Amino acid sequence: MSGVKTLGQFIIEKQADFPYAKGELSRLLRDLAIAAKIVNREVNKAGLMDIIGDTEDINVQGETQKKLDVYANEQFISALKSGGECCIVVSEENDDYIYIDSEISRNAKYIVAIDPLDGSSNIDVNVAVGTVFSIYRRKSTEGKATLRDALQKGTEQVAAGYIVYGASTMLVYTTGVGVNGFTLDPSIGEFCLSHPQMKIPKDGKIYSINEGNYKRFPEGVKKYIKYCQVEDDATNRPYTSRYIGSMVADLHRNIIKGGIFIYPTTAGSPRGKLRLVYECNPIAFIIEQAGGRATNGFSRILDTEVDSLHQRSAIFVGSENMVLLAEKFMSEYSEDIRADTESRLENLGIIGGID
Ligand SMILES: O=P(O)(O)OC[C@H]1O[C@](O)(COP(=O)(O)O)[C@@H](O)[C@@H]1O
Ligand SMILES: [Mg+2]
Ligand SMILES: [Mg+2]
Repeated sequence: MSGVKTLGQFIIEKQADFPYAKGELSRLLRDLAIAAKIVNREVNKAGLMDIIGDTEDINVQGETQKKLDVYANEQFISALKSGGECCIVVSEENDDYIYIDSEISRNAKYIVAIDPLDGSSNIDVNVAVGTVFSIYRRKSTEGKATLRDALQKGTEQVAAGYIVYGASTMLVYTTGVGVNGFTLDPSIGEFCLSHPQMKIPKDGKIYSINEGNYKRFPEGVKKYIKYCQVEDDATNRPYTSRYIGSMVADLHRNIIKGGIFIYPTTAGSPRGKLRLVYECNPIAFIIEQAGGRATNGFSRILDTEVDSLHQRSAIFVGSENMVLLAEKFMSEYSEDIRADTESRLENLGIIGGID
């Protein structure tokens, strides 16, 4: 096992890159890793535990909460509360933000936004699921941290990461200086550096989208899918379609192999399905740090104004050249869609908020 570098060792080592660091972010990342190990333990034996299936509760997204959604949410929130480095938690599973009003936390510097269990529809069928997290520094300097502190643009993130609970469990994160991946070694209970300086290939031949929604996709997306399916050796087509249905797992594959993941707007969801604050922004930060691209089909995800905790966004993310081409199709074919979407939102009196 010589030469193994654990996540803890790596974080401390990298802390030296930030001369003014006092270790708060390092400890916060440690707390997230601890919760990930606890969730991993339950995911691994889910079939044997009363952790499969639905609860009776519906979350703010209108989705039935899975037992593992709730369990993972509790584990991450309690690890953040006891760690003391975070004053606000925004979670997919909680309607409102959680202000941690404890002695050790109320003056903490950081805000954490989290999707505690990503890929919920795959929990009961033993397919890879994940966790996504995003970390911001609070902006307000006096009194209690506020909603404003939680509604920062993706460009303000100081760190972001995901955990994929798959054949092996990996934690992948960035603090804005590249992306590194760690594999959990259950025999020592440590995340160990296995994928240093991850880089997504500029090009790939995997496209990842739920084609079951084809009829409801914007014209630009339909055209791009057709482009991917054309027989043409010179351009390495047809591409391969891969869709796990857990965003984290689909993205992890694409970071390693190259590819594009698209969850666009659809006729029924004019703002898309995935959530900006704890899904799209952290993933966009990681992908950009790995040399890829992340947009909503028109503009950079990280520049998107954030005006509500559970705001949704379309996402086109992955290998730079593939996303650029998809955007080209979107701009060529989507003027009418955009005009239609915006006028329908105006009619519904919904500009900016969640739909
Ligand atoms: O079933 P669909 O509509 O293709 O949606 C799948 C997408 O929804 C998600 O499951 C949404 O995330 P949650 O499971 O965290 O709600 C993504 O992981 C996945 O990419
Ligand atoms: Mg999710
Ligand atoms: Mg989730």
